[in-house]
Amino acid sequence: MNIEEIKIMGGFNKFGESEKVKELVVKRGEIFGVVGPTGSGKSNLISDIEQLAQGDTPSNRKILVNGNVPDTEMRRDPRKRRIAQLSQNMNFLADMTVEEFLIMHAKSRGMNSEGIVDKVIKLANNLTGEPIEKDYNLTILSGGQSRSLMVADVAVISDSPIVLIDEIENAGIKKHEALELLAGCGKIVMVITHDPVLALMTTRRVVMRNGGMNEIIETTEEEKEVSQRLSEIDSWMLSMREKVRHGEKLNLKDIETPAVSGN
Ligand SMILES: Nc1ncnc2c1ncn2[C@@H]1O[C@H](COP(=O)(O)OP(=O)(O)OP(=O)(O)O)[C@@H](O)[C@H]1O
Repeated sequence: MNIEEIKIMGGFNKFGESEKVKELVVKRGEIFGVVGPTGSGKSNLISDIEQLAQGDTPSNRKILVNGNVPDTEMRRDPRKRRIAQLSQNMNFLADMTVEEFLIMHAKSRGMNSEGIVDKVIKLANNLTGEPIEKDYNLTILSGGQSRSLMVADVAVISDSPIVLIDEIENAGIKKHEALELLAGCGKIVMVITHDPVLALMTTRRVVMRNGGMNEIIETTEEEKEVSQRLSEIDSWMLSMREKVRHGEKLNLKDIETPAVSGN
């Protein structure tokens, strides 16, 4: 079944009041943001989607897939739910090489693994400043390398049409490119973030308050431009981090940022 959209039917906030946003539809290829202060219910919203809640969680929300209540099998079996989750605390635990893992994953999805390893690694290496080699053991990957590989793996191999991302701001990867890659593969991407680079590259964002969906903000063209500029600053910070990591010295010339002034 192709998942074209998910619909979140509003329930109640922490105080038992009806959510201001009664209905929220997110479509394939869309990047949707979730923002709000600590404790406002961001993770809870993502968790309702992950579980395909049907009025059976504290918020009483209901999640429809392509306008319908998903069947029980899809709700009960995590493999059938086809929802991928990424967070900055995730790491690989398996004792195998990157190549072995990717081949195994591709095979388990019934894909022809030829060329897959190189494709995933190439995409992952576009997201991290520290190139991954296919004979690296998964357990020695740095945080940034792990997250890059996870994003590329979800984009190419995993058939999960819904990707839920919980705060990847400090994941040490090119976040802008990572989201673009996932959305470009026709996935529904929902991202919890307070990082303007990510929040402003979404098409819309829901503002959470007291456990409820309070407001939906459409991203303006100007905000998208701001996001683009911030992303350039971000890549530049990442490149300086790499220089420091590799024992290079920085000088004042390194902090001249043509991207900021837009020249
Ligand atoms: N609609 C709701 N009804 C009842 N309880 C809720 C609701 N939304 C959130 N909660 C509860 O409120 C607490 C905080 O919610 P949550 O962890 O989702 O917030 P958060 O915005 O993700 O916070 P943080 O930014 O600190 O991670 C949790 O215990 C959660 O179960």
